[in-house]
Amino acid sequence: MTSFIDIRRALHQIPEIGFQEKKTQQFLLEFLESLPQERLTIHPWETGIFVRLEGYVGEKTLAWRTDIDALPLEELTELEFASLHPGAMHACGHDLHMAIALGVLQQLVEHPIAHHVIFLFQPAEEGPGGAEPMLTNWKAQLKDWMPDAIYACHIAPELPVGVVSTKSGTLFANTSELFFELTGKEGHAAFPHHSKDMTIAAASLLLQLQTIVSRNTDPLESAVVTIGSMKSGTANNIISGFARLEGTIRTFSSNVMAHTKSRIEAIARGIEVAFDCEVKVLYGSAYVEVKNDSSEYERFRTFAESYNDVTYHEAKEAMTGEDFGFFQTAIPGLMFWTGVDSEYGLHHPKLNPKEETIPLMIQFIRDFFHQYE
Ligand SMILES: CC(=O)N[C@@H](CCC[C@H](N)C(=O)O)C(=O)O
Repeated sequence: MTSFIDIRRALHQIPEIGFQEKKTQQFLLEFLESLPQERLTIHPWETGIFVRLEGYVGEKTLAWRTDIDALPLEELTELEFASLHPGAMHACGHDLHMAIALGVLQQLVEHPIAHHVIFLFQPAEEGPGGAEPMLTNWKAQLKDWMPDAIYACHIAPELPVGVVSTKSGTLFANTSELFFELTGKEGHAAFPHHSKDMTIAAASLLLQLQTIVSRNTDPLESAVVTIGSMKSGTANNIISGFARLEGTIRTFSSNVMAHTKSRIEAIARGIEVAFDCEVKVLYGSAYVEVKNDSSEYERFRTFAESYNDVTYHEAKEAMTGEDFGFFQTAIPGLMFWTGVDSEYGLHHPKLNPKEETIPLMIQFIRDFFHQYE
């Protein structure tokens, strides 16, 4: 019998970041090609894959989406199956998501259901975003494969194994990647007055950005401005003439997003004046909210509450981003959390999800699809 825990471990060892998931795609294709092919159609797209599994009636089409990319992060778990790729790690659980998706697919090949099911193996969820172009391709090239509903799950380190959790409406925030490039003038450490020090400018910018949420955002609204990376300079005795900051903005409304961006730009102009430098503000990829369809939510909750091996918890909104939201702009859909009980959270180099959730979710999702009317 296939061990999907072994599959997860094998995938864990070959993490690849967005749109570089070549080995991952190859691994997935080899697994898919090992299954009986009679009712399967496999359609690679970029570094991802669409798979259609024909149902025995085919009145409806359902879809299951998994993300397949990893994060640019050095793994520190010391697990025997730790990442073999320096500087990359499955620190957001996409290795578990893929193992679960493959397990459900194999179960539905072996135990067919009435409906067609499309499985999406989607690249670049962490960035720059694979869902939007994948959806565009789906609509243009595979429009007969458009489903009636789409589902996905995400691991939740803070929940015990066996807990599934979601809510109706907004589950995750809208996002915008945020970059700053500060250009001043290099110089000798001993002559600061002949240079324009971008380390000082970047530090000041970083601190001023913290006032946007605390001082400029309505306390009854929500926003996050996080700078995750700040790089400046090359040596202890050279004043840095260039700094780059990388971050992300999260909100629950387009108005708060627009207001946050306008404050960021105003602060950047102030830094230019204060430090006599150039500050470029650049926005990277942006994701829409994950908004769960109310009927799919009712269907899912009713099923989960009646299912013996899981416990249902009503979720709160989270400031996480997820490009699954793009699929939900075209297809009624639902995303839910599944507990993996890890001491370390998402995006932590020691994230160590409990693997028991893999067989449990394979069985749960298979049974959910089986009873879907
Ligand atoms: C589930 C999860 O952790 N998703 C990521 C999505 C990142 C989107 C984009 N690269 C950004 O940083 O804005 C997250 O960080 O929430």
